[in-house]
Amino acid sequence: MLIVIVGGVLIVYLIWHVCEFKRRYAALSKMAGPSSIELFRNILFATPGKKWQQRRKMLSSGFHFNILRGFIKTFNDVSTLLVEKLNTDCTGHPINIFPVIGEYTLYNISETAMGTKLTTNEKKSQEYVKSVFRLGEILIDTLMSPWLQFFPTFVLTSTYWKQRKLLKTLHEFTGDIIQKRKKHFASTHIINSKERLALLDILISAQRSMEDIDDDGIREEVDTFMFEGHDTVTSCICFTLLMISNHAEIQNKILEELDYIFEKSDRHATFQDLQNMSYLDKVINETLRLCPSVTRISRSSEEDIQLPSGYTIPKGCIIDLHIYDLHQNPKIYPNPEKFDPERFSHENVLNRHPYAYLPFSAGPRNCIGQKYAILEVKIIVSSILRKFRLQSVDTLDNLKMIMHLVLKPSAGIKIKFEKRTVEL
Ligand code: HEM
Repeated sequence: MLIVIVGGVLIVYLIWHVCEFKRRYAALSKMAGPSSIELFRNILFATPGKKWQQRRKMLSSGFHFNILRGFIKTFNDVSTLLVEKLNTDCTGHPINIFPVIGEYTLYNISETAMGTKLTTNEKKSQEYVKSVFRLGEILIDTLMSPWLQFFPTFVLTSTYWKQRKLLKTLHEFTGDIIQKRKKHFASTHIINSKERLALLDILISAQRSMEDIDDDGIREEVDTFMFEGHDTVTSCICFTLLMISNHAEIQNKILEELDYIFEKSDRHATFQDLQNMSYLDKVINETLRLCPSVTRISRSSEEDIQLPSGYTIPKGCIIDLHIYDLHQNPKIYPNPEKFDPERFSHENVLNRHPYAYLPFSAGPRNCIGQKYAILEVKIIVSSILRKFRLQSVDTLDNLKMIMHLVLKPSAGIKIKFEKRTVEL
């Protein structure tokens, strides 16, 4: 009898202990913010089914042709600042272009996603820039370290406290911007406004038309853009500049195209100019084949999938799709290591399976920002090439790639910029 009573008390105590632990754990998590992995799980590219469908529909209007056209001015202005920086700080000696390009793509995404210029020297902006960079690094540390994915062990590390501080900076900054933008548009129907719209404004507008998104939801999506639309584009621009610096003939052909379009003037690029950069387009495509910013994507099977080969992928299986390896398949791309923009001639593209080239993925969950990305990459790369000739320092063979959010070489990419003397 005594054993039964003691056993019963022990079981009740254990249940109470587990419940209390769960309660404290939830309270602590809320206070501290989620682990980096949970943080990223809440945003569009990692959200499951129904919530994703609703958010994707809402965000699609932000990437409408007319909205994208409005971003061209920002891309041009930021590129002008970048060229000025290269002009004063970076000519004559090799520099690692990753941090430089990364800073300016962040300016672009901040202005187009949040309607906020980070180019100012304001302390808050600078702190925000640092927090975005540092949180990206913490996410990678987390992916590589199982103990950082489990809250009770994560909370014991210094990474937890650093992340907590960084998230506070990030959330205060974006929260403040969201409130300011909401006030600014309080009495107008922003979608009909003549003002240039940021992606954030589309979300505020959706909220006002009673769509199911609260302030936290808006902040989650703004965070998505800040992370998805920054590192990916930086990697693409840096590898494009690398490949151009390594291939003098290809560089000459791009310069010919740009000099023809701009007649060697200083004017900003228009939407039509960007459409006319057909050779640069092929060079960017070939760069994204050899060096895709996103090297692999994952899906989970919701049902058994019968493959034509006879294999069955069981329900609940995680399927990794290796974009990098697909793009190196010699059956699709003979001599795959060769950099050859002509693989993207109209004729060659027509003769290839549409799923043989997937830098932006495919299907309903493909990259929502791909048109945005190509416009931005073209404006930055063409602005640089109109002013500088690129001299090869690093080559693809001597770079050691690392596991990061996107494809990245461990020691960055070094290039030498030589001022062009354009004859009029
Ligand atoms: C060269 C630049 C870029 C590359 C290579 C790229 C690549 C990708 C890929 C491969 C995916 C699919 C991930 C998956 O299937 O799991 C994706 C998704 C996504 N991308 Fe991009 N991206 C780029 C630029 C951008 C930009 C500039 C933005 C926003 C301004 C953006 C926003 C997104 C979003 C929101 C998703 C999630 C879409 C969804 O789940 O519905 N991306 N991107």
